[in-house]
Amino acid sequence: MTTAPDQQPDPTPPGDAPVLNVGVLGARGRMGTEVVKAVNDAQDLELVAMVDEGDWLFGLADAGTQVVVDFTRPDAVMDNIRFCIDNNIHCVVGTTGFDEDRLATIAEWLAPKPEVGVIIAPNFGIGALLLMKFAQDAARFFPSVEVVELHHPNKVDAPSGTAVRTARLIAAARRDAGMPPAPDATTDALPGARGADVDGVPVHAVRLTGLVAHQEVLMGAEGETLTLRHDSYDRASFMPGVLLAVREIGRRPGLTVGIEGLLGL
Ligand SMILES: NC(=O)C1=CN([C@@H]2O[C@H](COP(=O)(O)OP(=O)(O)OC[C@H]3O[C@@H](n4cnc5c(N)ncnc54)[C@H](O)[C@@H]3O)[C@@H](O)[C@H]2O)C=CC1
Ligand SMILES: O=C(O)C1=N[C@H](C(=O)O)C[C@H](O)C1
Repeated sequence: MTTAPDQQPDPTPPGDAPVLNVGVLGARGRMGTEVVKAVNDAQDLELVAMVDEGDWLFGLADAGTQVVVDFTRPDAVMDNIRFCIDNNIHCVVGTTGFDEDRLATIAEWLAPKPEVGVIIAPNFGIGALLLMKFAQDAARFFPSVEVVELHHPNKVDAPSGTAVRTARLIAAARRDAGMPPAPDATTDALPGARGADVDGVPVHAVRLTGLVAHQEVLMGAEGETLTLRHDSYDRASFMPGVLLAVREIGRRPGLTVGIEGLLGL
């Protein structure tokens, strides 16, 4: 059985066991700051490089970085991943903005480097991952389904990477079950009123001061609804998943999307 990472004791290296050298990209950002703290607090990890916009990427290689954690921006992350792969550095990526084309490009970059790992996860929060799984399981029982994601107003992308992945997983489950499109009689709507269409699933994005990261999946059948909701109130909620990926990536060369497999989900 796989135990949730926040229930596991933080492994302390016995005696002189080597620590893992970690570099953080986007180190001055909201998530980067939290990762720096989490790595500094972990006895088996050594923070060797903090890099942000305008800094020299070679600082990562020069510092002997073995694993990079990237929380930057969708428009910057591909160059960062390319650099890491070229320099034989494993890369744990939380930055959003990945589509099939981007994933295929990364797989091509990795082909001549079979020992290097890249983990790309739209969400490292255990509760958020469970919500995605529950939504996938429930999707085939409800004719109607919509996703609402709610975030802080400084977020640059919409809908969130998590919401896009959730909608795609739900859509795949519905397809596998042979379900027809959700009923919707709308013929007259203001642009955006019905949300973004992600594989046939409407996804609505809310930006509100006071929020961090939240998601609801609403499902409806005749006479009943089911609402699944997850709330990240603090960015610390993502850290057990990030640290798990950092510790595991050396054993997972190639491209991994999502950390569900690392958790046995
Ligand atoms: N996978 C997950 O669990 C989570 C993912 N995210 C995603 O992480 C990303 C970052 O989110 P936040 O930390 O809130 O954003 P932020 O804007 O606070 O931080 C981004 C940081 O990256 C830096 N940066 C920009 N371009 C760079 C470059 N080329 N090289 C190095 N640093 C660069 C910025 O200066 C900034 O300090 C977003 O895509 C967000 O959606 C956020 C929370 C959780
Ligand atoms: O920008 C954020 O804050 C978050 N981004 C990720 C996403 O887009 O899914 C993960 C989480 O929702 C927080």
